[in-house]
Amino acid sequence: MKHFEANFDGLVGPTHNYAGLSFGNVASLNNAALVSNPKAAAKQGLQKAKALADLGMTQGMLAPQERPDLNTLRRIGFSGSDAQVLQQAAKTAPALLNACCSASSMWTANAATVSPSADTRDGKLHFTPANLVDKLHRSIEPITTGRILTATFNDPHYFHHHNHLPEHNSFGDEGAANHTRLCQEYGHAGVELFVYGQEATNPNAPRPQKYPARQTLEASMAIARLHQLEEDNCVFIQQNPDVIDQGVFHNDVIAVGNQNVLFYHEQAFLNTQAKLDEIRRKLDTELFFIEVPTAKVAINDAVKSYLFNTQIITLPSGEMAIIAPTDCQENPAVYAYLNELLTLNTPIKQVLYFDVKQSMQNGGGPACLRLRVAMNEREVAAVNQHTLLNDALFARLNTWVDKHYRDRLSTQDLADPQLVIESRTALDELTQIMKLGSVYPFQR
Ligand SMILES: NCCC[C@H](NC(=O)CCC(=O)O)C(=O)O
Repeated sequence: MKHFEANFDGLVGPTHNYAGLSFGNVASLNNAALVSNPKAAAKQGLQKAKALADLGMTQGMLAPQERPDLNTLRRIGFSGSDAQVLQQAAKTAPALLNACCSASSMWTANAATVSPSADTRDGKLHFTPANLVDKLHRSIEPITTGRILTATFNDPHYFHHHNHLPEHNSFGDEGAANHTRLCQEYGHAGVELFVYGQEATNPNAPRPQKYPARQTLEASMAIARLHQLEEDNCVFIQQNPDVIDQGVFHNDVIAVGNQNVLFYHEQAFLNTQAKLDEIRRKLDTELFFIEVPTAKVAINDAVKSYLFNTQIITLPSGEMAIIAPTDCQENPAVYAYLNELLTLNTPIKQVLYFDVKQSMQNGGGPACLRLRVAMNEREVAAVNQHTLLNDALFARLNTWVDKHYRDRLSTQDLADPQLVIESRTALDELTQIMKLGSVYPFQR
């Protein structure tokens, strides 16, 4: 049977904006209050996804969330009509209104952790939505994320959906952004790497001093248990707390893996050599550990360019390609490194650059925009086919974006009651295009 790694990209929602909501994420803070372009953001994401589909990759799309999140605003005491709720929140608690308006579900690397059926004891594909408790604006995502994932991977014979972990800092979970899988072939059992920022229940363990560590070891271990993984197929690695303090808020800002390749920065992890040895012991295949030294790429350049927030994909030819943001071309040290990488004897043979600047300005690169789901052909056939990107869906979604999205949005605009109507009209139509059923609070 054939096996693939599919990418499910988050469709950017109609409220994409720059509110500076993510302490510890340098781009989000630096670009706070910039005027965004939701239409361009959605189209940049669609272009990138379509390019992968055109390369022969299996590519899906995940629907965005309902924002402004009026349910949450009402839950915290704002009342009256929708317009009154927005008006009161804008006047008395603008930061809370901003948190309820983010299009942050577009970064589907944080939607969930996924374990392919080749790794799990029951032979099903497992999904656990991330609770994202570290950030208020993201902590309101997991319930709807679970509904969207269930509507997308909608056959219980193949797909096992879990609830998100308990909503407490001890279980801070940011999904696949802190999870990589190494394997020989996608359909063979692999080693799942869980990278965590801190041990919540051990006060003596190392942790960052300045910025939050969003993922805990306790959360990663809970996911491994839920997903029925064997101990021999898991490696738990601590992220270097010093790089978290330099803006590396997720592991996918400093490392990325694909099949037998792990591409990472010299300073990415703690106890690097011991952990690489553990991977070698647990995965009996030729492995390429591509370590980028600080002397060639400083942490600051990695964070600015998102060199590691790239996708490494295996093309149908068997060669690997890197999908990078154009920001990597604009950074001389990073561009030089990527050109050099192609001359090294690794499976990576080409680099393709994409403009995803609307997302980058909020700290989300190509890898943040996608959730990886390794599947066999039967599982691909069991996916809701209306979520898989082909020429027809691409054309339809572009027309849909043109019809419903604004090309300018400031944080002041978030209190505009018209934005609620626009967003709901768009999403209602989208659930019909993608045959998702009633996944949004306003539809239930
Ligand atoms: N994987 C990339 C995630 C980026 C995301 N940024 C944000 O939510 C920024 C939103 C804002 O500032 O408006 C985050 O930090 O979780």
